[in-house]
Amino acid sequence: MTTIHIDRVSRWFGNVVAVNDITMDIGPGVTGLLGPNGAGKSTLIHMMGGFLAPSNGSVTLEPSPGPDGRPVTAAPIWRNEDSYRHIGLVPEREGMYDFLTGHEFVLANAELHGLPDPRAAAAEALATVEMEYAQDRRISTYSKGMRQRVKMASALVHHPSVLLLDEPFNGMDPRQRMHLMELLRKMGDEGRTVLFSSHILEEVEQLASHIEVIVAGRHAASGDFRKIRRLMTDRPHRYLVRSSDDRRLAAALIADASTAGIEVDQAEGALRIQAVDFTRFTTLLPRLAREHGIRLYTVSPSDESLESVFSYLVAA
Ligand SMILES: Nc1ncnc2c1ncn2[C@@H]1O[C@H](COP(=O)(O)OP(=O)(O)OP(=O)(O)O)[C@@H](O)[C@H]1O
Repeated sequence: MTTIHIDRVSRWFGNVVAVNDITMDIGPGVTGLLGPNGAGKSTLIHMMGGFLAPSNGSVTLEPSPGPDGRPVTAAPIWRNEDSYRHIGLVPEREGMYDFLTGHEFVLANAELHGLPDPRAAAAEALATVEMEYAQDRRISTYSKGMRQRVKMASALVHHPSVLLLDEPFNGMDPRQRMHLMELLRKMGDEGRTVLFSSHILEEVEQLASHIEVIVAGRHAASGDFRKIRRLMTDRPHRYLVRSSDDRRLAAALIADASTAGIEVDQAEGALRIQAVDFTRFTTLLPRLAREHGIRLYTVSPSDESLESVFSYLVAA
């Protein structure tokens, strides 16, 4: 059982602050690192994997207590050869040694780790990701999903207790996605520390027992998917509504506490409504329209972009 401690970590590249003062612990089980594009997920994962040094703060790895039960002190990951034995990293980038076969690629990593029987380890890892059938083909002939699985085999070859995956489901077909989900779930159940990044809430919900949200380099929220969902649905929602009598509808809506503000948009010929109680508002609107004999022509959310949902979480 291994835990990664991220303590007040920042990383900047010139003027760009990619990760800004983040503190979190990643323990055993499956954790989802959720955030929009450019949030700093890759940068954080590279620091956890020992590929990148933090500009500030520390990233340390705390392995489980030894057989004698004595706690082991957490050690920094950066430039600590010992920590690499515990970590497997599946990067997002596609650049691989395309002229190698899948088998050669995984074997090379087994040899780099100095494993006693690299061939057996490579064969086992390739079997885990169901890639034996194509292991002797060059990587240049692989599909995106196959490349992903070979990267995964290479990261698993030394049986790490921590597995870090950067956007692992990108480019996978539904079957490959299901297979990878099963595999990661199994590893989490075995007590390994599995962290994967994604910008898709549904993907994270399906798999992660714990979610960490980062936005614009900052830690925005953490909890199980129910908590993250609640935070997202409880935020103020904006709607664009067109009806047969906008002004009368506006007057009826504003009398209810679930409506925080209404603007009559003359140019659009519509109402712009800000609702604070999402559940109540969505039942109130059709009821009021019915009671007042008003017909609803359009009801559409106007701020459902992922960016706006995430920005709300940061501001909260
Ligand atoms: N090597 C680098 N040099 C300069 N800027 C960088 C570098 N790496 C990352 N950045 C910047 O840091 C910010 C965070 O990038 P990062 O790739 O970590 O985000 P991300 O959440 O993984 O996004 P994506 O899903 O799009 O990869 C971005 O503004 C990015 O342009």
